[in-house]
Amino acid sequence: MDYALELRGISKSYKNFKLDNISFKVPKGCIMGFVGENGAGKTTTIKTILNLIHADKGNIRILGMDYMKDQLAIRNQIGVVFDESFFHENLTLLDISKIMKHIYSKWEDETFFRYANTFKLPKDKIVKEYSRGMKMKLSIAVALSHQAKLLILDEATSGLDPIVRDEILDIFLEFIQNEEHTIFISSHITSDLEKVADYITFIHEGKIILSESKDNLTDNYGVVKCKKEDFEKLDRNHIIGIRKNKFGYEVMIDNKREIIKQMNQKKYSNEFCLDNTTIEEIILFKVRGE
Ligand SMILES: Nc1ncnc2c1ncn2[C@@H]1O[C@H](COP(=O)(O)OP(=O)(O)OP(=O)(O)O)[C@@H](O)[C@H]1O
Repeated sequence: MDYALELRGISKSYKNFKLDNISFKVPKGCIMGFVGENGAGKTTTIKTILNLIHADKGNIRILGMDYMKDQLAIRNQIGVVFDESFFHENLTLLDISKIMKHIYSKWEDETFFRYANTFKLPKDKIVKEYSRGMKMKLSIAVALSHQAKLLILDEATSGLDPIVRDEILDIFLEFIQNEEHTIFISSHITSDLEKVADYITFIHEGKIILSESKDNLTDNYGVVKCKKEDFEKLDRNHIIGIRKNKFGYEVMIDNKREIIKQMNQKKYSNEFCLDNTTIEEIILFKVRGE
């Protein structure tokens, strides 16, 4: 398989935080959602990928290249969006397009103004007069207008209303119709990622807890609700997390097909039930389940 992004054994220590031996791969042609709670290490990971901070250990390949050797080629081929705007407050769309022409070798005015039009960005206003959502859309328009192959977005949809978020997610889906295109997007909003991501990587306290295809997660993970005697029959190796309540046990398992087979073979009592789950629930069980 071809990978757009590969992180191997990345570590970075701050006084009260450590990015701890992070490894994962983003296959070409897909969207990977990067999820984690506040302070989990998402931005630190992304800044390390972009060479904005230096890892203490490990190595990173972007589109098969190494930042140390191919900095310019990488810069030209990735589009980056952070959750805050980096454009000077007094610039208009026209000023920005003139500047970008000098920064990116494959800058496309036509694409930029087409996105600006789609996003209803005003031509006559300066960035200072933009709302937060407009600034975010401006960053996304720039990221999409220089033939980037890889988009890296840090909380790019978080401050936006549901309608605008949906509009942007559709644009991301359109972008990856080209199989050379890849998106790596961090977000708190797991429902957004549920909608568009092909892979989910979950970071918790600086460590990667899970990095899997979304299909794998939805096919294999489920929540069992049962009493103690049925709980005792579950395979411990496939229990991800447990919650006890006054009715019995809620158990996140990762062997859904096996459980369905066992249910058909009447291994469990009538009170035993198995529900589908969401990415958010998997994460909550991993972090907060017993
Ligand atoms: N320059 C720095 N010096 C010291 N500590 C830092 C620095 N940058 C980040 N940290 C710490 O590293 C940890 C991870 O921060 P990071 O911004 O990567 O988290 P995050 O997952 O992006 O969080 P959020 O979702 O809130 O943006 C935090 O505890 C933060 O305080």
